[in-house]
Amino acid sequence: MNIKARRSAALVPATPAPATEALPAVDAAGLGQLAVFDEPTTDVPSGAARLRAENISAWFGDRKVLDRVSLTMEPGKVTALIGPSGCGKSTFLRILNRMHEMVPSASLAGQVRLDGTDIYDPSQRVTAARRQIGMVFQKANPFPAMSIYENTIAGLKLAGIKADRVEKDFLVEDSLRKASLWEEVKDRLHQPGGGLSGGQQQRLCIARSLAVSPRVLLMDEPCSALDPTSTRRVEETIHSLRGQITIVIVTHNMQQAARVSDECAFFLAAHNQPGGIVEHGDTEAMFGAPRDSRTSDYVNGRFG
Ligand SMILES: Nc1ncnc2c1ncn2[C@@H]1O[C@H](COP(=O)(O)OP(=O)(O)OP(=O)(O)O)[C@@H](O)[C@H]1O
Repeated sequence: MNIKARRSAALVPATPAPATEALPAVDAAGLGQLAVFDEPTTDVPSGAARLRAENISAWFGDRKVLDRVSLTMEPGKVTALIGPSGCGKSTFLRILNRMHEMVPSASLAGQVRLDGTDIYDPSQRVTAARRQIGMVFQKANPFPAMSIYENTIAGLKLAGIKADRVEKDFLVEDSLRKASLWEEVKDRLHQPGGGLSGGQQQRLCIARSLAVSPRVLLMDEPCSALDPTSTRRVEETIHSLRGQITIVIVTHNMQQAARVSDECAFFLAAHNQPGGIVEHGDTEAMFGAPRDSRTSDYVNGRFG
């Protein structure tokens, strides 16, 4: 067992959101990695990274919700986290980019290695970790009054990335193309982001995350509020990002997990017990020939 001393929010303080004129005040959790940059993060590496969680345990107050979870998320692959409600998937996801520590009662033990470097090491800046490990949430959260163009590059300033007009134009188009939104919005880039449909807003949030060139993209049930057509578009976006970026997605939709992921990790928590991973492997094997009967029952809809 290799559990580190529990690290609490007090020990690893979340950096407050900077006040800027260009960006309206938002809660940090709502904006994910964007709201917590307070210093330039231009010296970080790029390209899909291997993310390795080692012996992760997590608590809210005295309540342990994850017990020694280890998982490797391979570079450029899509890993789906599946399992019934309350087994700790979102908590695990938020630990992967140091958002768990933003909850005052939260603490954790273990290590998260981004290409070998523990993002929780005291020498590592939380800002650099969140720049490299982006997050998209269940509910799309663009700045409603800000234009599509400005929404897309909202993270640049917060990340301390300087860009002139030509570079910004390129980045806006590139990010919106990667998020499969360009064709739908190219003629109205200066209209408010809040005027887009729910599915388009979610893809705008994906574009906003991509604009700061993260190496890993975490997605917490990104389609749960979307209709089937919008869901398909987001899934197509995930497909097109495969190979360029490491993706970790929490989903309750087994068909979606089967469609989009290369690998799956099945989380489970017994009654009043912390959650853990029952089985992890290739998605085809997890759905076609799971090793554990609990995995088989879950993926075949017999519980959860
Ligand atoms: N901010 C919080 N404060 C206290 N307890 C929390 C907090 N967030 C989550 N929990 C608890 O931690 C446990 C794991 O929750 P988590 O949201 O990670 O599970 P999940 O598998 O993602 O669930 P779901 O699929 O319903 O989103 C649950 O028992 C939950 O009640």
